Amino acid sequence: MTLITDVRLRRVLDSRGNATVEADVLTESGGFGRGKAPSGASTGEYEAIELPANEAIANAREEALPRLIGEVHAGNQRDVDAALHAADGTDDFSGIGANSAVAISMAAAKAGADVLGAPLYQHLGGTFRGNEYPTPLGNIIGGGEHAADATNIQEFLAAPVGAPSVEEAVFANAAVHQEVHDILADRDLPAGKGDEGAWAPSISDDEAFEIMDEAVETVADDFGFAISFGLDVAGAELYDAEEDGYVYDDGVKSTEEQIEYIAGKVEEYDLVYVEDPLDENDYEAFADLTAQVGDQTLVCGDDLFVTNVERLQAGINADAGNSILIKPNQIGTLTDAVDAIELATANGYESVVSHRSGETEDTTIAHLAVATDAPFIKTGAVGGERTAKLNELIRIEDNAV
Ligand SMILES: O=C(O)[C@@H](CO)OP(=O)(O)O
Ligand SMILES: [Mg+2]
Repeated sequence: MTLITDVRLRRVLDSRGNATVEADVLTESGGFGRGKAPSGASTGEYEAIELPANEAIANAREEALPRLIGEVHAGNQRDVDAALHAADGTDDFSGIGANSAVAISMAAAKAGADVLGAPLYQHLGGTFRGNEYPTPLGNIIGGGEHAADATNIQEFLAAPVGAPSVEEAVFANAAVHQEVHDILADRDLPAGKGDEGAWAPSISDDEAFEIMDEAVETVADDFGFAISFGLDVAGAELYDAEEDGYVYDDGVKSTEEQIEYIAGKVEEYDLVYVEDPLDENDYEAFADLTAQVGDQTLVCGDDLFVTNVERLQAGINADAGNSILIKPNQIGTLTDAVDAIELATANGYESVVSHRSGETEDTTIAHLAVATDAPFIKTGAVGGERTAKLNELIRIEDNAV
């Protein structure tokens, strides 16, 4: 039986050393699940609200636990998540905190899977989910909100699209990360790492494009399969309303110039993925860029859609983008995240499941990506909180979870 008998909440560390929420869910027949909330730095304006961990825990204890314990079955994810919404009473989780909500939602899913004796991806995706695995997008060079004095574009992402397996893809991304280290060393460019483990050298975006291009080609030759790359521009962080443009170290680009710039880079480097190339409020500009390059690359909305079905529907209506980034903590529950994926799929949009810059060793997103047949998962290339997901993907592929 999956009736929830206890929910325990505590403060634990995330990868930036900040406090986050960990939830344990226990069930009548001894089922157990544990979930931890991640946390963003380049957060979208329309994301669900994360509260300070202590506050989120106190509010969830008071409001959510009485609606879950002895009331709801962990195996029924929609009931769990409806109870979280009812306990919260707002439309942005500012009552109990999206961090408490997502930790409990993920813990309940794992407890439900535990009772069934099934891997989480199977519980979430069912036995007819197919046999595809996502290609990991590995953050190799980065700046933006994730590192000071580095590139303006936030993430340069390796995409081993030709890899014959998840395992090969994961090792290819790690090799690209190492190759970029060597290129930087050859060029005498010292580099620390940003929040997600990407190299954060003080170089121009143009130089980062060149280095990525060289690195993926070298590693593709070594591994014997195609490796492309992509970007998370995090355009909302570059856009300045007062300047009415995108502020780069070497000047400001108008919206038209930004579209032209990104479309040019897609052509020049055969980019397979471009996330948030434009501001989070500019559906029209997204639509313009998608009309130009949407048949060659994924134009993905992260801050634009914030995993929210209403914002996604507005994007679908406007032909803005052709894919959505899925971050469960952006919207607060797994049910809401899966609803966004289902709406995307029904309208020909791809879904890319993603980590946050502040992460934990939680592996739920690896299972969610497999369960929902996502073509890509964005979860870094190196670093313990990133490899937790990557190694879990390898285990899933090996039927070892
Ligand atoms: O912008 C993003 O896509 C993410 C993850 O890479 O960053 P953050 O978690 O800081 O929003
Ligand atoms: Mg993003």
